[in-house]
Amino acid sequence: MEPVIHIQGLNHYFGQGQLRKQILFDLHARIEAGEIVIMTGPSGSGKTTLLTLIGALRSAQEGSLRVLGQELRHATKEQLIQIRRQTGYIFQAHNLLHALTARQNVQMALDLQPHLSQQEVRERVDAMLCAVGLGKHLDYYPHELSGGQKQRVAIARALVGHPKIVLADEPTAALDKKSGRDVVEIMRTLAREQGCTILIVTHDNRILDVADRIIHMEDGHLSETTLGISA
Ligand SMILES: Nc1ncnc2c1ncn2[C@@H]1O[C@H](COP(=O)(O)OP(=O)(O)OP(=O)(O)O)[C@@H](O)[C@H]1O
Repeated sequence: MEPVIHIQGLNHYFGQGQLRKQILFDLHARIEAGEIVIMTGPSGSGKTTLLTLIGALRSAQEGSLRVLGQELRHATKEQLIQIRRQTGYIFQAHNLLHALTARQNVQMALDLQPHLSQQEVRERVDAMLCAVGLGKHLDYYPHELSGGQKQRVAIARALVGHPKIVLADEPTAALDKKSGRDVVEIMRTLAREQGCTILIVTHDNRILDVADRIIHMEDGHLSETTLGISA
């Protein structure tokens, strides 16, 4: 079976002409359906660049990057949008809209799914917010929520559309130990229930054990570490 994410000989460059600089070097990786993979590595090593390439948020330049069976190099705009529709993104800055309640922020993620009735949307949003422990905070605005609660809204928003892939960039960076732990446990539980594949970039050693596998980026080179602990 084809892996959900299949990277072969991927290179990436920033800048033009004399300023052109190679950031990613001959990357190879396979991530299978349902796997939870953590990517570690020093600041500036290229982790976010790779995450945004996989998420179809920037164009693959050289080599092969197949996501959900679609080659992203030379992919059309429509093909990239199809990949984005099947991907949930969770970033360090939770990017919630301040003028909207928790419920409305999560609901936005379903606006792209016209086949759902208003009633179904409401039920799915509320169930997802309950699943992340925010059943009593449905109508709270972001400024009324703690950092951990805001991050949980962001997780609910990323997962409510039942994405096939979740990409998370430092999801626990702004959180204390307990909230960080809670957030990754929720991601893991929901991912297991929905069967989705998760790739988390983190510097947070406290959450490494949620991973099935750990990969390491160093100066644009990717390696498998021996720290992999089965969850
Ligand atoms: N848009 C850009 N234009 C030029 N260079 C960039 C751009 N984005 C990132 N870079 C450079 O690419 C390299 C990799 O950056 P990237 O953000 O992928 O690293 P990272 O491993 O995610 O770092 P961090 O852990 O600090 O987030 C860095 O040297 C960075 O300065």
